[in-house]
Amino acid sequence: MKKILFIGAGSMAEALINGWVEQEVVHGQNIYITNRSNRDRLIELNQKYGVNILDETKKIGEMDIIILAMKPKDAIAAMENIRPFISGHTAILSVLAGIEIRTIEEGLGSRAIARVMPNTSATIGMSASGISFNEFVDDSQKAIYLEMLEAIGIVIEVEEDKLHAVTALSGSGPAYLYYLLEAWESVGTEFGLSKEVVRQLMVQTIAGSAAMLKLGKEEPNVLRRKVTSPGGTTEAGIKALEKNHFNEAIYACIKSAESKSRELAKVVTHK
Ligand SMILES: NC(=O)C1=CN([C@@H]2O[C@H](COP(=O)(O)OP(=O)(O)OC[C@H]3O[C@@H](n4cnc5c(N)ncnc54)[C@H](OP(=O)(O)O)[C@@H]3O)[C@@H](O)[C@H]2O)C=CC1
Ligand SMILES: O=C(O)[C@@H]1CCC=N1
Repeated sequence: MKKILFIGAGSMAEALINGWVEQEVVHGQNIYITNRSNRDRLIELNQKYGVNILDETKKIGEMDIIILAMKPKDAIAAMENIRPFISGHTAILSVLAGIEIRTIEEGLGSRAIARVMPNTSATIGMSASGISFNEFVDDSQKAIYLEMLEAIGIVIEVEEDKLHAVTALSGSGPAYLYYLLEAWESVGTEFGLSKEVVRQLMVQTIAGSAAMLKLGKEEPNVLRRKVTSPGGTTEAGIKALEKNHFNEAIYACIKSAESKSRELAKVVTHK
């Protein structure tokens, strides 16, 4: 069984660990974790998932896959710390938003590097992930990554440059939906419904709509029209969305996130 080391033990690392351990793709005993300073966090994950806390840097050389899971701003320092200990056979999987493969090649040397953009729904096996590889990742290694990521959701290979868009859409996507739910709960309670009732109604509405779309039988605009009775409530609601620049707001949201991802790529200067 391959040994996997997470450099960074935050939200995304936990989502992946939880997904892989739950789906029995990787056993906790084959996962190692480390972070910058928060020892309590490492102990928490060790107790929850049976993962190992990396106690000696020399063990880095025994790892088959190292997953870069720190914030993008911490990537250079983290790579400098681990570089002396990595062995030639170790493959790198980065979940860092923005940071390009060539930056990781500069930080860790020319070796097999995959860049993936998952989302936190990996926790329950429902991630939507985009992935790109450098030329050192061979077919058998690709197959391993795809199998690992398919176990926790769907994964789609894209050109590396398109990972900025994937990040803006599905990487950040869960947050947009949670934000939408917060707004629905706020307005729903103004009408005297309890927050719990609004949540039950709207979570089911999201799940039902997603399931209809997943069938792939009808386009979103066709499904939308079926809900929209002429002169009815939906029409009134959609008109209000249009009046309040719904499309502009969505475009601005995704474009800002995409630009931010490109900006994160630039925080690191290339040699
Ligand atoms: N959260 C999300 O939904 C998603 C996040 N990502 C990407 O995942 C990465 C991690 O995000 P997230 O989990 O939210 O971040 P968190 O802030 O939750 O976790 C960051 C972790 O990195 C550790 N860390 C910082 N510097 C170093 C270092 N030099 N060496 C080792 N560990 C270090 C921190 O340790 P300590 O606490 O000790 O400082 C902490 O454990 C980001 O690059 C983000 O772009 C990708 C997809 C989705
Ligand atoms: O907000 C972020 O930067 C990360 C990347 C995608 C989701 N969270």
